[in-house]
This record gives sequence, structure tokens and C-alpha cells, in this order.
Amino acid sequence: ITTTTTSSRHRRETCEKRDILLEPYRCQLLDPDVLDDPVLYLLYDVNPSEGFNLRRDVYIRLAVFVQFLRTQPGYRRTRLVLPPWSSLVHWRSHNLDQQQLLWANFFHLPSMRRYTDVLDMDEFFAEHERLHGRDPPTVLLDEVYKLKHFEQMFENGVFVDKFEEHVCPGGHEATLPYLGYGNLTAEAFTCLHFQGSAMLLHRLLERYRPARPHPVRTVLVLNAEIVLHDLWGNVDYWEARRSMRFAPELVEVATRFRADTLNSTDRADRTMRPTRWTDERYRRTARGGDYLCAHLRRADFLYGRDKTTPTIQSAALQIRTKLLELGLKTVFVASDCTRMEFYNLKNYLKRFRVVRFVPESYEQRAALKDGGIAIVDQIICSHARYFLGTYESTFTYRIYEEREIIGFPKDLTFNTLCKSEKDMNCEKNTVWPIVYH
Ligand SMILES: C[C@@H]1O[C@H](OP(=O)(O)OP(=O)(O)OC[C@H]2O[C@@H](n3cnc4c(=O)[nH]c(N)nc43)[C@H](O)[C@@H]2O)[C@@H](O)[C@H](O)[C@@H]1O
Repeated sequence: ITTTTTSSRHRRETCEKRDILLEPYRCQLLDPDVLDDPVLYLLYDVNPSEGFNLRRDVYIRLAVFVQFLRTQPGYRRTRLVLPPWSSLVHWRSHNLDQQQLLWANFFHLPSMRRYTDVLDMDEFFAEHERLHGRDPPTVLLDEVYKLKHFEQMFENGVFVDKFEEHVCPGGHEATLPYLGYGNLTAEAFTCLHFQGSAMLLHRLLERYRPARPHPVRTVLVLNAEIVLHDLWGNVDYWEARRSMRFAPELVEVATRFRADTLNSTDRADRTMRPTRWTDERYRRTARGGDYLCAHLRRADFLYGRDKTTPTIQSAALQIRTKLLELGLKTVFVASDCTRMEFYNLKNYLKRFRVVRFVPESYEQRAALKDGGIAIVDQIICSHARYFLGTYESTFTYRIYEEREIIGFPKDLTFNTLCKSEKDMNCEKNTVWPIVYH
């Protein structure tokens, strides 16, 4: 035992020397004190109809949970496996291959790993192959849980955290292939009514813990959007959120567009950020470039949320009023609108410069993909002097957050378009300011 402990300590120390700056949590896996804990790979998936930015929120719920779980005996080697992004409903470029895109396409994984231990799917497969020596790997998941809401959320008027098994409608084949991969199979499949926060997953993992512990336990949670935040908007939330830095290639495209089209640079705009998110501190001194950004959510919002979504004309009038008030001449538009809607918007704003980001070539579009283009839009909006968002759009919320992280005064960020320019007292998005330790 002593020899094992010494050699594992040595291994960990070597790992730290080599890797600690990049991936501290990977080295913790070799910590002699936690070596007896099984490695728990926690995989999850989200209802296919959910959009990109809601999925980012689901990630935070699970990342915060995993960070907690890693403090619990028996779970200290938990690793979160990131579900690939596969042809999301809002991705409309059907001529591009947008299947099973890894998180590394959109996010800077080394930054995320400074919050908790995450693996992209290809890394998970590579580890699995290393452990089990199969190529191509057929992965046997030990446990799969499919979550569903309870029909009755309240018991005697009280919302209690609970889960309960039920018979799977259509059997578990109804949910295959898991995460879109044909080579994932399940040893045990359980359907559960579930209501409660991520912490309830701890109880769930305990409840189904194998009697004879395996050195490796692989668990997949389907419909993880049903799992709620433990606490939304607290320090843990913001740390996980801050760790979600975008992929450098996307930042570069946005930076170039800002410089070339909007004459906006970080130094002049006071939007400089430390290289590592862990070095960020509370500040509200950002100024932003000489442009306003409006996020105009269209498409399905025109049907599902027509009571709060303005017409193009009304949006143009609201933007115009703000541009005049702020003495700005340029508006950057982030939108899922059609070309015709954009054309109309420009016509209503003739006295101003109205710009949007369009990839310069097919090659650039194919490299960025719909998800990357949306992120470039978000980054450009995050650096604007003033931001005007869409009511109840998670796309808008993520821009609010990015601007909170960059350090803008709140009144330049938390603004919402109203249904009509005639009723500017409409209900606005909630203000959720950033918090630090
Ligand atoms: C009604 C609900 O709305 C929720 O949408 P909401 O919160 O706005 O935001 P998301 O969950 O991101 O979904 C909207 C998707 O539409 C595209 N999109 C929206 N705005 C823009 C934009 O300004 N620029 C670009 N390039 N793309 C945009 C993009 O693919 C984005 O991920 C959905 O998550 C739910 O599934 C549901 O449909």
C-alpha cells in the first residue's frame, strides 16, 4: 500500500508540474487520497428541441453539481462528459455537416477545465479505448436514466424534490441512439419522474450505486434540462459561467470584424480581459465600441412569443430612439431574421449605419458553422456601447452575462425591446448582476 501511495503521489506531482496550469482537475485524479474512489463518467443529453443557449445553461447546472460531487467521498473522481452538438433545430444551413460537433468547436476547453473536470466526447472515447482496448470503441454505459416531469408538481401545495421510477413508454429503444452515436449501449435503463435541483442527482447516484463498486462507473442522464439549478446566479454559477470562454478562433473572427467594420478595439473600448478567467475581478469600467447592438430574435419567436416580440418597424423605432439619445450612428444587428426582414430594418433606419456579421466566404461559413456564427454575433454584441435584447431569449441572456463579465455598467446592458415603441413600460428581462467571491 505504501509503495502504491508513494508512486501515485509521485505520478500526481509529475502531473502537476506538467499540467497544473492547464488542467488541475486531471491531476487530482491521481491524488493518493482519492484513488480508491471509482472514476465516475457522468454523461448527459438534452431534449433535441432545446436551443444552444439553453443547453449552455444546462451545462452550468451540471458543472456546478460535479464540482460539488467531487468533494464527496466516493465521487471525488467524477468527470463530466460534454454532449456533442448535433443539428440543432435552429441551425438552418442544411448544406453544412453539423452532426456531433464537439465543444472544442465553440468553447476553450482548457478554460472550462479550470472550473471542473470536463471531457469532450472524442476524449471520452479515447479514454474508453485506452481502458478497454477496443477500436472503434463500443461503449457499454452502466446506467442510463431518462428523466421526465412529474404530472403533479406540488404535493399539498408544496414543491418537494423527488424522483420515482416508472415504466418506460416504448422501452429504452425509443431513446436510441444515445447522443446520436450508434456504438453506445446500456447495461441498465431506468425511466424516472424527476423534480428538483442537480443535488438530487447525488441521491439518485447513491440510490443506484452498485453493491460491489466498479473501478469505473459510466452514467448517462437523458433529458437533463429537467434538472434545475441549485442556486441560480450565485458565485458558483458565475464561476462556471466565466469558465465558458469561447474558442479562440471565434474570438479572432469577432475581433477582426470589430476592428475592420466597427473601429472597435479592446484597448480603446476598455474591454481588455485577463488571459485567464480566474484572474478576473469585479469592475464596471468597460465603455464598449461606438455602436449599439440589438439582438432581434425572430423565427419561432414570431409565433410562440408574438405578444412580446416587436415588428421590424417597431424594433427600428426603438433602436432609432436609443441611437439618437446616445449620439451613436451605427447599429450592429444580431438576428435570426430573414434577409427581407433585415432589408426592411435597414430601410427604417436610413440615417444610420446598420451592419450585421456575414461570413466572407463559403469556406468561412463551413468552418464557423451556424453555432460559430451565432457566437461571433454574441461576442460583437458583448463589446457594444449599449445592448438592447429580446424579451425572454436565452441568446440575449448569455450576452447580458458576457457583458457583466467584461465589466459594463448595468444600464448599458440590461435593456429589452418592447412589443411596441408606444409602450416602453413593458415588462423587461430580469437584471442578474455578476457576483464574485
Ligand atoms: C422559444 C424557445 O426559444 C429558445 O431560443 P432562445 O432562448 O432565443 O435562444 P437559443 O436557445 O440559443 O435558440 C435560438 C437559436 O437561434 C439562432 N439565433 C437566435 N438569435 C440569433 C442571432 O442573433 N444570430 C444568430 N447567428 N443566430 C441566432 C441560434 O442558432 C440560437 O442558438 C429556444 O432555446 C427554445 O428551444 C425555444 O425555441
